[in-house]
Amino acid sequence: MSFNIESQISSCGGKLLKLKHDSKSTKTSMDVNVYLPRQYFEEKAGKIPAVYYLSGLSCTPQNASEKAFWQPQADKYGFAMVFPDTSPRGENVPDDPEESWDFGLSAGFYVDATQSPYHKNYKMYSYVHDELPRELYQFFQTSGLGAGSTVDFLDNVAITGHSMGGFGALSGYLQQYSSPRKYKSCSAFAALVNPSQVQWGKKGFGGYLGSEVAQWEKYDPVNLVKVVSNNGNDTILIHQGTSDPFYKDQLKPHLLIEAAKGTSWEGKINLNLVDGFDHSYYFVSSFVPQHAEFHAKNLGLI
Ligand SMILES: N[C@@H](CCC(=O)N[C@@H](CS)C(=O)NCC(=O)O)C(=O)O
Repeated sequence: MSFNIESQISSCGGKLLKLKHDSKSTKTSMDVNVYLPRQYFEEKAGKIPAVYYLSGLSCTPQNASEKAFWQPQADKYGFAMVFPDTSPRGENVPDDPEESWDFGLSAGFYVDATQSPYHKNYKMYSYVHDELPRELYQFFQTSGLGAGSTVDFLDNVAITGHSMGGFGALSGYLQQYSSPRKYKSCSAFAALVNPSQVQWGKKGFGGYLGSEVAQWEKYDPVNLVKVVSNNGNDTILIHQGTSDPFYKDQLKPHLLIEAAKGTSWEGKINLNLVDGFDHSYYFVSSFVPQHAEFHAKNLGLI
């Protein structure tokens, strides 16, 4: 399976590639954007790490590519960015029967659905954490782009995300924390930390995973911090705007801090409440530089 390069856009010192490919996991054509930093086009830049950014409800790969301002940071430190889509799409892909924006299309919740009719296409966990990185790695081995550098899409990688994507990042990072460990670091913006307990998550998990609580818990970060041991000095970086309309009802980042108490994650989750910031990309882009520096350190770039 390979990628079609739909467009290559010069952005900052590198290039944003808009790619399309057929996914085995979702059985659909998937869009994904990849930013290759300036280092990729310089000779002998070696192996460039990658940061995966998972977007929130209602988003496509375009939102963050256009409004998060990751590109200057990727150029500063020398990492690639991957912006996957938020759900499968296409004529035969089932949507929310009510066509609301918090379930179905643009709202795949980064889980592998088990419930009909969603189980055929909504396999976003396998897609994002397994299929996509493998496919990108293979494609860029022989793409002929760049000046001899390679991107390490598989091993030297970090993950971040916004809102539903913040949940997806925390959940994937913690589920893949050991044997073998996948991500070197994780951060999140306005993350949905306890989907099992809030309306967005109950609707998403119920629709994709059914009513069995154990199926929800294996994805829920509040449960995962209790069962996954922090085996070193790893920290998780989170920013949350206090003027975010979803902060108190859906996101509730304090629940993650409380859940971590008495576990190996206590004191390791660096939650920053930032006054006056809302849920938008004005908020995300304001703190991308801090998240970029955090990941650059963990990826061995500084
Ligand atoms: N007003 C938003 C409500 C949903 C929302 O705020 N979505 C967040 C993620 S949870 C977002 O990033 N929206 C897209 C954007 O701001 O570009 C919309 O309908 O797009």
